[in-house]
Amino acid sequence: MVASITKRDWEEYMAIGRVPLSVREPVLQSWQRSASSGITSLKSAPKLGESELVAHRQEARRLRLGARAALQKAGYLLNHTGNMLLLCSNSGVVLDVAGDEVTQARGRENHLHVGGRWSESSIGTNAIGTAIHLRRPIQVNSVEHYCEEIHRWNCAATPITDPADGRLLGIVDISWPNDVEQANAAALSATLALQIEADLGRHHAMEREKLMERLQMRRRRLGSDPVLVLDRSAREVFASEDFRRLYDGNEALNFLRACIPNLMGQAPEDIAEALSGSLPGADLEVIAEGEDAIGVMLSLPRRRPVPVSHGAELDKIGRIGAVTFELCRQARRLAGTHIPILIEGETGTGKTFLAQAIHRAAARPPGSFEMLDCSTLTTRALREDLARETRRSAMLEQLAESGGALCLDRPGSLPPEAQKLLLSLLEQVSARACNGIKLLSLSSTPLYDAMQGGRFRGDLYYRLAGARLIIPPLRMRRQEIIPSLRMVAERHARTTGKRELRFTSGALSLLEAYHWPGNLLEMSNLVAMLDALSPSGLIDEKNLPAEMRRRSERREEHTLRGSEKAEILEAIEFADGNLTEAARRLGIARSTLYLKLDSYGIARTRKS
Ligand SMILES: Nc1ncnc2c1ncn2[C@@H]1O[C@H](COP(=O)(O)OP(=O)(O)OP(=O)(O)O)[C@@H](O)[C@H]1O
Repeated sequence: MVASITKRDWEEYMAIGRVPLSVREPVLQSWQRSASSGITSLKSAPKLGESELVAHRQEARRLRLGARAALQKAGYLLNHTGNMLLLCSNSGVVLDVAGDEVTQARGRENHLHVGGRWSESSIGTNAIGTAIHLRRPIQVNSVEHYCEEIHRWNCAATPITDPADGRLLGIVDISWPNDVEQANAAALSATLALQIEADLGRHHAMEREKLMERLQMRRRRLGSDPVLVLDRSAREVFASEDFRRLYDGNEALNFLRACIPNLMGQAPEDIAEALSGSLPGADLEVIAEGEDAIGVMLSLPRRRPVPVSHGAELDKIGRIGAVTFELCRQARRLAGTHIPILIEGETGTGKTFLAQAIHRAAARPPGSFEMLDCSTLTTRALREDLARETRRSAMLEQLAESGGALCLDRPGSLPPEAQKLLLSLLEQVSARACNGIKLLSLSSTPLYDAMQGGRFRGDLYYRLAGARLIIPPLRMRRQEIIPSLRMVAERHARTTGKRELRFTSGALSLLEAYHWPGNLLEMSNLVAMLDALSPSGLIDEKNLPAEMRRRSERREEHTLRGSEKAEILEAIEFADGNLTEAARRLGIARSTLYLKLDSYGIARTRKS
């Protein structure tokens, strides 16, 4: 008996009737705790169910990864020695076992094996549970175990602490039965714990390097916003001077840092969700390596807008998919000619964007690009333009002389008298200027149909539509939806100087199935809205507007085949049964359209 044990303690334990005479003080204190937790003599430790164990192992995956090499090597060396090696979580659950196989089989009988829970409160005094309680190494020999059934075991356990922040990560334990000689177990378990901690330290240093790499990449793209990068323990990896100045002693930041270490085992999107909005005004990005979060980046975006007229180049636009690639290829060829181009497409398909790209591809350096919204042109104003030197006719002449471009938006909205006057004005200006104007027109309804129906003058039509480019609606080129989204999100990030939105696979599949009546305009609005509302920048299904989440209600229409068939019928309808025209609208070859008609069982008895 050790001096510090009082007579009263002794009497208490004698009352239990099982205290060994040679008991050491830490063991006796552990017995005291075990007795007060009401533990009765158990044959084996409680065992976790399959799914509980999977979750437990998942949560401790960093520890398991850090211990893998040590466990493999020592486990191999301990085979046929009667010793086994256990890696346990910080709540005493056995995560992995290695070493002597016969001993492992005996361990199973007491659940001294994977899934067994060896905390003190589960099975009383034992090296694993008692080391967790004491936060230091301990060896517990046979009768020192609180439960009699465990007396056949000897165990030496050492805590493993996180080299980043000193938190208890788990326990490494050597166990052997009474009939096996073992003198060095305590030293071996301490050495293994040191090796595991060294390996964890190396992983941690690599993670910090990765966080710095991500920061460099972000800075290349977005410049030098005030930024703070924290590792998984919320320790600073990098902080810019301005961030430090702005947030020194900030309570919200301190609270956020306190939350980070406890969240790190979770999925990156769950961490982002949990931390969202915790630092108002800052963008928060959870940095992950594969599925594991390794840190958090906080930045304060400086607004550095790029002029809106600065769109992408034709080559870049063409990268989103085969249909747009072909369209841009034609556009590039036409850009180098004086042929007037009519661009048609539903609202928001990117007609203006394409017209600007054509203009930039046409002239180096490009002259000016003037948009003329025909829906605002009145007959009176056009008459004045024709009759005398108005501001607009001066502008048109200047454009013509300098090789600039005139882009007529919605010419189909002009009343008949105004159409005639516009034609005269265009002819007058071209006749006087040597270079001529690069003429582009945009229409969201088929202008040819309007001409056929007598609503648009034929002479003006042919003056505008030397060549036609038709941008199919997004829903007719579903494979281009996700690349378009990425392009729009990337452009939004660049023009606002903010972080780029990321989407979960669930959100992407809903967006891909959505029918996008407002095309790229709707997509641009969506990206701006999500960016404004999402503190984390990670977009999940539930962040999307209701109409985009309603996929299941219109399943048939939203299967790829279902929607493609509907689009084909719609295009044929639009083209008044003319299959060549329908194929053009769909952005596919006529032969491809025939194949699709056959596959959907649609009769080919249409005009060609
Ligand atoms: N290739 C693209 N990449 C990124 N954003 C694009 C692209 N094309 C268009 N956008 C964006 O989509 C939105 C709609 O484009 P745009 O104004 O060119 O469409 P539109 O067909 O001219 O529309 P409307 O018929 O309503 O005038 C704009 O915000 C534009 O910046």
